[in-house]
Amino acid sequence: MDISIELVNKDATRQALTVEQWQFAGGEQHVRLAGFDGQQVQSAIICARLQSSDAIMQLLLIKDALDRAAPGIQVSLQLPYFPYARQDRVCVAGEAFSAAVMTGLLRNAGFSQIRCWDLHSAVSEQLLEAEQVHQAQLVCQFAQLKQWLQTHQAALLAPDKGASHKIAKVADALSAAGIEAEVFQANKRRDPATGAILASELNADVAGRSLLILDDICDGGRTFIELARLLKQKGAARVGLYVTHGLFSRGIEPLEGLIDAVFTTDSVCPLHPFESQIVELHTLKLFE
Ligand SMILES: O=P(O)(O)OC[C@H]1O[C@H](OP(=O)(O)OP(=O)(O)O)[C@H](O)[C@@H]1O
Repeated sequence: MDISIELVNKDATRQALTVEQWQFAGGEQHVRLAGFDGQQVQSAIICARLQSSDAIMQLLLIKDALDRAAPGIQVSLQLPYFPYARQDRVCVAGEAFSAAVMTGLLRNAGFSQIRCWDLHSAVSEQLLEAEQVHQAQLVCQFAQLKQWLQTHQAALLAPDKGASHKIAKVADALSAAGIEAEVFQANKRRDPATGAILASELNADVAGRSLLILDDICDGGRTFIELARLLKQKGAARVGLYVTHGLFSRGIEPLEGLIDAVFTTDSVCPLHPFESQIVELHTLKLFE
């Protein structure tokens, strides 16, 4: 289970809480707090990597079990990856506003505090009212990434307008750390009816340059494959990719030959198990 719990006792000592978890034959989730003495406990910190609907349900059940066993307990939630954040608007009539549904579930659960990393957009930021570790803070902690930027004198590249305001902050934070990087912005052209990506566009001369694309999430990778292909066509010497949340739902192979180095964090997975002879992969480990 990708959920861990630390208890803070009334005497200020801390301990890990074991949760027994299983699934009923019909698929429903079950949790039980093992050897939990609610009398001794003041607060709890839950760390959750939520990628599946089962994990979301487990988290809600654990919160309920804590509240019942220790009425009044303060439970804070470390939630590096906020699921469903990308569905932050109704693009086509008839769709759900999934980020609002997810936010409603978490807010109703009554956590005393929620802390996320690099939220997808201002919509989830406003709905969730969570504390946030911003992309610029994460990038500035990433020694291998900073070294790559310096070694190759790379520029930063936003894949779309949505990513560009974050990247301006990354550039400022890097500059404060003594690393100067130029910033470029590309555009994602989408099919207005389906939202599917048709092409990436970039109005800049990048021949011979090294570029680091930065974004919050890599899922199937389409955004970055299209953009990296365009960069290589325009004569870029080297392309790196930083994403805070490395879902990599199609693995890392589709990036081979287009992206030279990938930088990500452990927000959704402790260490990405992908084998690649071609793509360098660096993971910033912060979660454990
Ligand atoms: O790896 P991929 O499958 O290409 O997905 C990754 C992209 O998806 C998200 O944005 P999204 O496309 O949801 O667009 P938005 O910025 O318009 O919300 C994310 O910010 C990446 O840009």
